[in-house]
Amino acid sequence: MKVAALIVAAGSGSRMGGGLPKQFRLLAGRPVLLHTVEIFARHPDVASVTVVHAADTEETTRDCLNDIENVGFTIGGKSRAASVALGLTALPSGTTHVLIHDGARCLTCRAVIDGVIAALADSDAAAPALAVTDALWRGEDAQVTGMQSRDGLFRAQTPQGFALAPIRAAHENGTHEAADDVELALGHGIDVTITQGDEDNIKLTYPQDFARAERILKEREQRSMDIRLGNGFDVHRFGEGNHVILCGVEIPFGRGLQGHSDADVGMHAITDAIYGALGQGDIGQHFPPSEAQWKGAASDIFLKHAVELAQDSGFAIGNVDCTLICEQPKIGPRATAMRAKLSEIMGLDIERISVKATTSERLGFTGREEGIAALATATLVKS
Ligand SMILES: Nc1ccn([C@@H]2O[C@H](COP(=O)(O)OP(=O)(O)OP(=O)(O)O)[C@@H](O)[C@H]2O)c(=O)n1
Ligand SMILES: C[C@](O)(CO)[C@H](O)COP(=O)(O)O
Repeated sequence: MKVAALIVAAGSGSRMGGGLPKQFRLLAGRPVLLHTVEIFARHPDVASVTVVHAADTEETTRDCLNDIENVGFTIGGKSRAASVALGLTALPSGTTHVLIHDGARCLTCRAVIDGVIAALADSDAAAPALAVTDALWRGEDAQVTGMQSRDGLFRAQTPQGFALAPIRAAHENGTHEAADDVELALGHGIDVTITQGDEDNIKLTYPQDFARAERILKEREQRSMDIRLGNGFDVHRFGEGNHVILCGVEIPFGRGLQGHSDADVGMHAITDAIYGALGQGDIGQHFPPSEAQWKGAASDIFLKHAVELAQDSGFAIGNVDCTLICEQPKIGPRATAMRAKLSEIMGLDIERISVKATTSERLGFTGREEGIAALATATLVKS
């Protein structure tokens, strides 16, 4: 499937009023059309973006999309349907499917687009909508004149997705007065699957819609600023042995660290920092020492589990920082190898991983070389 996005932005915004067409006005400091196009340009399954503009707004359209690479441009027509029909003839060759979207719907989201693309695997047409939930009246002269059943009624949104050949044929044979592309598809005998719409996927139509859109963007920004911080601390005592394992790296040493698992004190502290940031307890809770199966276990099992839990909860790991506290062995020469090992286990860029060490100036149990302590910090960012 090679999916193209076709963004129609050739309207004059007569209901919005006030001069500059709505798609070029600023929303949160950036042109509406830029918000819209960015969503599709960043979508990994969208191979190309083509924007349909009015004959006299080509320069304005190109200017406001200056920062986005590989956008195609073409001239639209007198109605929305005419603009779509012209746009459909300007898509890159090889396109098999098209998502037709209003330039004025600048708040659509990944989930809505994903829903349409997924439905296109089994259907020639799919479009998002929301069921009507309010009671519906008929009215005249500010008087209610009757009721209208809301059963089976939906509010149509975009992007509306189609296999390219059938929707092209529908446009070639259809009317330029159609409200949307679903209407044309139905008229051409194409079955259309309804996918999940989104309340925030509004079309800027009237002046008050701008204030609503600003509120939605602000809420999204606040949600995306969800950053969590966690810490972890662990200690293991020295016992018999000929090596220690620290942050996944085996270091030959005159003694070993004792523990139920492989006693990797650094990796345990990092794992607990991630659990802590998630508010999900600690290693002991997820891998009880009372369970024989974890005896001698390599600690990367614990770390991988914490990383997966973070991902499943919608968080990406921002960075981790681990400090090992010991007189010996010397950590400095092995810190890069430890970071590389952690990077491999966590699937995290090495630049986001820090391992460092300190002595405790020969004070306390670490100073007396009775064991090694580690503390760690992790940040998680809502993704
Ligand atoms: N000849 C047209 C008319 C509309 N559109 C686009 O179709 C989308 C949905 O249309 P609508 O909200 O009706 O936009 P306008 O036609 O600009 O608004 P109005 O009807 O208030 O004039 C908009 O992104 C608009 O730019 C288009 O590409 N070509
Ligand atoms: C395509 C559309 O956005 C679906 O809801 C809508 O029909 C276009 O809006 P218009 O105001 O009718 O041009």
